[in-house]
Amino acid sequence: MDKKTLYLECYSGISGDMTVASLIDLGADVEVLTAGLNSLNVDGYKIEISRKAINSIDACDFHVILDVPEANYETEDNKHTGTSASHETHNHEYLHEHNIEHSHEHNAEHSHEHIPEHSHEHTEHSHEHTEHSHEHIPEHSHEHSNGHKHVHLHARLKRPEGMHIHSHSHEGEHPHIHYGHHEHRNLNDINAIIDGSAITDNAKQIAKRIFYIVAVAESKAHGKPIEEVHFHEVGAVDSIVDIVAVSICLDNLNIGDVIVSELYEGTGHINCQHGILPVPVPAVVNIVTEHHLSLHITSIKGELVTPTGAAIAAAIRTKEVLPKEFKISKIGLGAGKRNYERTSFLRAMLIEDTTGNSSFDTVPDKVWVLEANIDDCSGEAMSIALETLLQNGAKDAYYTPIFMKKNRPAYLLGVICSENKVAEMEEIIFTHTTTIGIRKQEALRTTLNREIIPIITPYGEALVKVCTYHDKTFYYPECDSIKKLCNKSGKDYITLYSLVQTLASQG
Ligand SMILES: O=C([S-])c1cc(C(=O)S)c[n+]([C@@H]2O[C@H](COP(=O)(O)O)[C@@H](O)[C@H]2O)c1
Ligand code: NI
Repeated sequence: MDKKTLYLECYSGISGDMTVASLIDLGADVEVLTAGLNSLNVDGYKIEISRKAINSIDACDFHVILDVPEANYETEDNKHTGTSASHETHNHEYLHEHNIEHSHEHNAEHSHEHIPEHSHEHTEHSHEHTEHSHEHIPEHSHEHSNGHKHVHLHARLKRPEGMHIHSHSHEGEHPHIHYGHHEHRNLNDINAIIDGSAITDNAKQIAKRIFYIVAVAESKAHGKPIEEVHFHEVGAVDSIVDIVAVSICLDNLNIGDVIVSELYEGTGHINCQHGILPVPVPAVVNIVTEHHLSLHITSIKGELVTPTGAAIAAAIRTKEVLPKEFKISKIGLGAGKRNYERTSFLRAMLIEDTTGNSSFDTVPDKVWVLEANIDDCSGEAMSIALETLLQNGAKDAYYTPIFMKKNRPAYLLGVICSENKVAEMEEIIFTHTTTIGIRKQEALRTTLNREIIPIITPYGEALVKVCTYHDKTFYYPECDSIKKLCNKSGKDYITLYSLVQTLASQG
């Protein structure tokens, strides 16, 4: 089945749940999705898929409801409106439903509730403390500094089975309730959860890539090695569910190329576990910088692009620009969770390139180039490696003879692939050759528009690649189909190649 092309129009930003909802609305199979999520070794949540009217526009809503209520962070600017800062938090509703009293601001005494993985939740649910602040950094050290306004409610975490709740006084003045020990999850733990599930290999690769991008961004923001990044918000249940759900849906929809619009982002500040952060938050800034995503800052106060949303965009994007002309075959709308003056949904479209020969433009494309120098591998193994790379989606794979250290004749293996294939290509290289290191870099490539057309000859049909560059058109007969004609007719390759080329150019 032909791969489909997805266009994500992020004019109201992007978050994990908006993306899942838009893909479900595009037709991703909900049974496949729930079976995949159920196969994860993660519990403490349920999902709700419903319709929601956003400014009276009908959209799909994907909601992860945690057994343990998660934190509610607010934008500094929105805190009096009671709207949630994250696209993915819903705690006001939750807290109201459960009659948990909360206020948006208080300056004096407050109580804390600690839930697993170092989560802190205030039983009075205050969102601002002017007496003192706590900040939890990845190693779970507690920093208390007077004078800052910080809120440190890390949540989105499941309460492990058998976990007990106990209270203690913190610094003698703040009663805390801890839900047992602090559970850490780093990237390896997350990858193990994903690998242990029954989702397809392709969905696993996508999910792991999204988490990797978040981890790199967090590692940079906090100045810690990647293995020391312990996921709090982003590693907890609803983020695992959102990221894995996006991956299952993309795989189920058979998406190949993905084009992502510029990411519309708000402005101002938000409160999160790190305290008050500017929008875009550091993790988002790191992701858009590293992956060359375009930002479009709007005057909306609040966070439109979450780290998870930016990481999804970065992980799945394969093309920089839309085709010059295209048809939309299907539209999916994923509801945002906040009410802004601008309609808040993510619009996903399945598109078909109709540019054909009418466009003379070249198409800028982003690819990754992977390289490994190999001096100790058998020719048989290297041949299988090359074949496997090409069969699994490499745009090209090749060997170049080289002389390595100690004058060893060797081969440079080169692989060109799209960004979402890098991890898979690396796995094939590491498992099919003896190499122990791979270099990789992103590259821009310029490609000509091309299409394949059939040409009828007296000896049978041949396929021809037609490429256009400005006012020039080039006709390149496909080698394999000329070979077939040669075998059938007994004529030589050169004669038949030029015959087919002439017939194609004559229209
Ligand atoms: O969890 C962490 S460490 C975290 C880091 C940052 C940085 O920019 S660093 C920001 N946040 C905020 O938490 C919420 C949830 O984000 P999701 O991507 O998990 O939806 C959001 O407001 C982030 O800006 C968390
Ligand atoms: Ni962070």
